[in-house]
Amino acid sequence: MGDEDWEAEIIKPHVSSYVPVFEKDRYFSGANGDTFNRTPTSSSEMDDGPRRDHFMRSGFAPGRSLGNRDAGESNKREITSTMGGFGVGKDFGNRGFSNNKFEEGDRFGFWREAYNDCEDNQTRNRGFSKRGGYQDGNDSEASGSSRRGGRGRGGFGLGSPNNECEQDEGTQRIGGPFGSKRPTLSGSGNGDIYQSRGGSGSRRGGYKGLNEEVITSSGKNSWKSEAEGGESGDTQGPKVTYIPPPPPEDEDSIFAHYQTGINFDKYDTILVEVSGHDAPPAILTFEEANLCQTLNKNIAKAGYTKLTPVQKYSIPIILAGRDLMACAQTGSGKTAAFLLPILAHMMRDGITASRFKELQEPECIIVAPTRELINQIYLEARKFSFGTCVRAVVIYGGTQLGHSIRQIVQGCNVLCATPGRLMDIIGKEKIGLRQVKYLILDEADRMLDMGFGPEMKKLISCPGMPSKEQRQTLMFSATFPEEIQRLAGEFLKSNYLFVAVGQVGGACRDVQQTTLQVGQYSKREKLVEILRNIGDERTMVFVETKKKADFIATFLCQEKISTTSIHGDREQREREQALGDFRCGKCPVLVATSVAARGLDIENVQHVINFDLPSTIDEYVHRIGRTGRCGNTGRAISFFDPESDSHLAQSLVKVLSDAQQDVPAWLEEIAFSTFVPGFGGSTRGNVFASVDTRKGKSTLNTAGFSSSQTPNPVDDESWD
Ligand SMILES: Nc1ncnc2c1ncn2[C@@H]1O[C@H](COP(=O)(O)OP(=O)(O)OP(=O)(O)O)[C@@H](O)[C@H]1O
Repeated sequence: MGDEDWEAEIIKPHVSSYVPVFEKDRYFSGANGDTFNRTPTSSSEMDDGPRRDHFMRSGFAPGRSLGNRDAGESNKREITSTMGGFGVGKDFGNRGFSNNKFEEGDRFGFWREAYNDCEDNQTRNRGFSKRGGYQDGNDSEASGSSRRGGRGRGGFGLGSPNNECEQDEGTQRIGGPFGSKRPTLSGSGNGDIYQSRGGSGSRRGGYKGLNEEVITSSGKNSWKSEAEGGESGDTQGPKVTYIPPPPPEDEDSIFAHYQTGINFDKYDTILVEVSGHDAPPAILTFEEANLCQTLNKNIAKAGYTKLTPVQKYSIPIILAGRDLMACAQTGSGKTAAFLLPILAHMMRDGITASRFKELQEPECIIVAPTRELINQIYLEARKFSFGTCVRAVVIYGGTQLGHSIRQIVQGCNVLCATPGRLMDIIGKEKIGLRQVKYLILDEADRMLDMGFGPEMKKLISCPGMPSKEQRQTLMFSATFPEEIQRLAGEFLKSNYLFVAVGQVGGACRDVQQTTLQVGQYSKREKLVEILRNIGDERTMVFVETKKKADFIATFLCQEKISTTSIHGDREQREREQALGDFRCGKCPVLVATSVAARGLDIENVQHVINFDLPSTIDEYVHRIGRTGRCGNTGRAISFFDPESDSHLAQSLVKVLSDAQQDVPAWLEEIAFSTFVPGFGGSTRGNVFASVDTRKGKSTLNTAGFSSSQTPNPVDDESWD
């Protein structure tokens, strides 16, 4: 299908009920842009013009080529800035990297580039800009490049006039006249409207966003800190007013869980490697952990009867007070592996925080890269600490700062936070760090990469933060590239232990992986075909850019497939709504960017479809890990476009064969033809750090048998 056909197919009359309602003229700002008003329109007011605009702005204007992912090209663009993308003749979906150069400055530079919407998960920049929105065909999703824009300004207007207007207002001031809200979808496939309420510009656009997605050296995304001017509401940017609804308080909801799957017992056959000195032996049962009675009760209520391998090894290590870097496959229980021993310690040692203290000084800080994930970790912490005096609190971006503060002042022992919000709160002196005994980095490789690494470094050097010798630091992930392991040394005591369950960076074997060769222009058709076969089973569809997420979700709704979407340009309330609709099955299809790739534990996700493959293999591993969790089986289907995905061929072949999956001959051929001597399996070096990079001698055991001890590796010391 040519570009023209693509366009022709999109702009067809019956799209009307799925596209946003907006009219440029209904948005206006004051002369200096500091007022923003909008008048909602009704769907009946729609006509072809706006609909066409929507798609134009969404990046599907005529004459574009899709899928150019030329990193080199994008480097150039970084310098020449963000013209790329969505205008006629522009590229869509490029995977260029904006490299390691973070464009800290030039917050105002984007004004000079007005009308260039630059947004791409892949190239997320530092979060400025993404202006508001209305662009006649020049809206460029650009290309992989300079995107200073960070948050999408998105652009297509119109949100409902509710309190979000307030939070958008400030952004509009900075961000441009139109648009205000990120797209909202409520696709139900039965005529519901996939409303792209506009303007990704809103609060996150236009000024530096909260947890802003930024590009990393590896092309991976990460999120920008609110602390650097984000939503804290200090001097820059609008006030964020969203207050998330409190989670249900009844015991049934707190302990709700899904069943382990048929392969849960097979976890015991996975090889486990422990390296470092004097590792305590693994435990085989919860009883051996000798946890307090309340914790044991909570474990039972959560339906846990048997430890997973990462729990068998990590729990005694943490109980022994050791620092730990643990790597285990997706969905294998890493959260409980750190929460249980920490809570046990806190129960044993007593806690100091109380609602009557003026300054809250949590004993434990847990950080994770996304809001939804940190919220999930919080819910787990709340579950396991139920009925104890330990109080867990969660704070994350996209919500009202005052709300976060109110949560904290009521007493805070375990603080679960996204990095940006955490740094904001620390900056405001709302918490003290002197009592921190446990620091946990979940998805630690992400937390230490170019996106979050600087924040994490700031965190450990904050006044009052105990040194690494005085606190216990724990890192967990399913992937741990070697270079990130090396960085981690700065955070961990030199004698930390390293636990690898299975192969570091390997995919979960309970996920049946299929790779299909599908060209860019056949993807939608193939997607619909697959989804129709799948029926109502819960499916996550990963795409590479935020706009594409909107577009594909709109498209699926149009095809009468109930769909919602989650990505970084949606309001937090919309993100949570989308996740809720997906969790409860109202929308069995969730189109997502990488923001949903890590950690999310959603019951019954039976399928993951990589509509676009990610740029790195570890991202792939995390994405497909949204299914096949906790011993359940799942399926992952990936569309491999040789035009754009060849760089991934070798690492994909490795992941597939390591997980004992069929490797298509054509993929092997591509991998062979793109063979790079010294290949390490990822776009950023050897993803398969099959051992602790300290190269300490380690022991291989199947889970459940204690490891022997590790001889003193010569270069251990050099880590510190
Ligand atoms: N011992 C256990 N028995 C039963 N269920 C468990 C056990 N441990 C964890 N689970 C459940 O397994 C699911 C996956 O756990 P969790 O989210 O901690 O995985 P994870 O290893 O952190 O995955 P990811 O790498 O994707 O972040 C959760 O629903 C959790 O409650």
